Amino acid sequence: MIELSHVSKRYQGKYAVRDISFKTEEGEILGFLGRNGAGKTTTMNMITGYISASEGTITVDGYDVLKNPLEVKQRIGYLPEQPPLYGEMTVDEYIRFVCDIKGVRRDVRKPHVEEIYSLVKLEDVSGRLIKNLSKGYKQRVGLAEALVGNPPVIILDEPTVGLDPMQIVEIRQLIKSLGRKHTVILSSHILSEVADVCQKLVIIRQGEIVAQDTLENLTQKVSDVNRLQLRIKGDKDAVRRKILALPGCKEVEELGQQEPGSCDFMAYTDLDQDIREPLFRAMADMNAPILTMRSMNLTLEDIFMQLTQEEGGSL
Ligand SMILES: Nc1ncnc2c1ncn2[C@@H]1O[C@H](COP(=O)(O)OP(=O)(O)OP(=O)(O)O)[C@@H](O)[C@H]1O
Repeated sequence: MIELSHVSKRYQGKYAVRDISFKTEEGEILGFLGRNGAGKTTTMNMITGYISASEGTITVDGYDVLKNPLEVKQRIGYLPEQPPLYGEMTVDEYIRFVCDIKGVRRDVRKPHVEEIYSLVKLEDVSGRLIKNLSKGYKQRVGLAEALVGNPPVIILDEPTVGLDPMQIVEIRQLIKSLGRKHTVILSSHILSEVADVCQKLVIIRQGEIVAQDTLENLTQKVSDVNRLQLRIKGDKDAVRRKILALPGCKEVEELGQQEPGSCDFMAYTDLDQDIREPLFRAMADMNAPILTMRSMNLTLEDIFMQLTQEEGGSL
């Protein structure tokens, strides 16, 4: 649906974005994740055609952003980081204005706007001046604007910045529901947001992509072992030896005693080995009850920290 191929943007000879390529499939929610200044807004602005790329090509639904700007703009609804709203207009007046400039047919306008209002929950404030709305409601007006004309692609640049926790939950819920009908690109520096909402991640550092994959695959790639945290009752040396003898187990670390008569361990296994069932049987054989068994996969936060450090690596 959206495809970037070797795209760069230079300002005064300095790269803001360098040689990035990625694509999204129809109906996918893609998270574009990076720290402040990483190049997220620059990339969003190039996809929407607001600024041009210095090198590379961008297509939306097969149309080149530079060669077919009108076709591309017709297919994209964009919510910039700071939506440029007219504060002196009421919500209704503003959305009517947006319908005019997007050329929404008058005979379908009423049900279309009603549907959008109900989706973004704007019904109660439709007659109010935009300048008097809270930040959360202004954000909804921006989203409503992006949805006018029902574009297949929705681009959201840091859509939850400045919202309170309740509003954040609501906007995320809304973004998830958009994913059913639209292809969505969501830029964010908030890890939990991207993990919660997106199926695929592109992580950018200093203008360059350092990883792109599903969350599941990224987690697997960063970690070269599986970790299993255990609390087991019984003789700690015998238990440790027994776990270590299981096929695929590489190392067993003792973490000390947290409960009387038991010992905590961290077992490290090969990535493709799941030792939970054999472990259960082995411990049952030696009458050593397992009190706790927990897979300790890396969190997205761990991955993000590893990948976005200035000297960090790439995947
Ligand atoms: N018009 C411009 N002229 C010169 N440099 C620019 C311009 N726009 C962006 N940059 C630089 O490009 C880099 C990427 O900026 P960009 O705004 O895309 O980052 P971002 O990831 O969106 O960050 P933030 O979350 O803070 O908005 C930054 O170093 C920024 O200073």
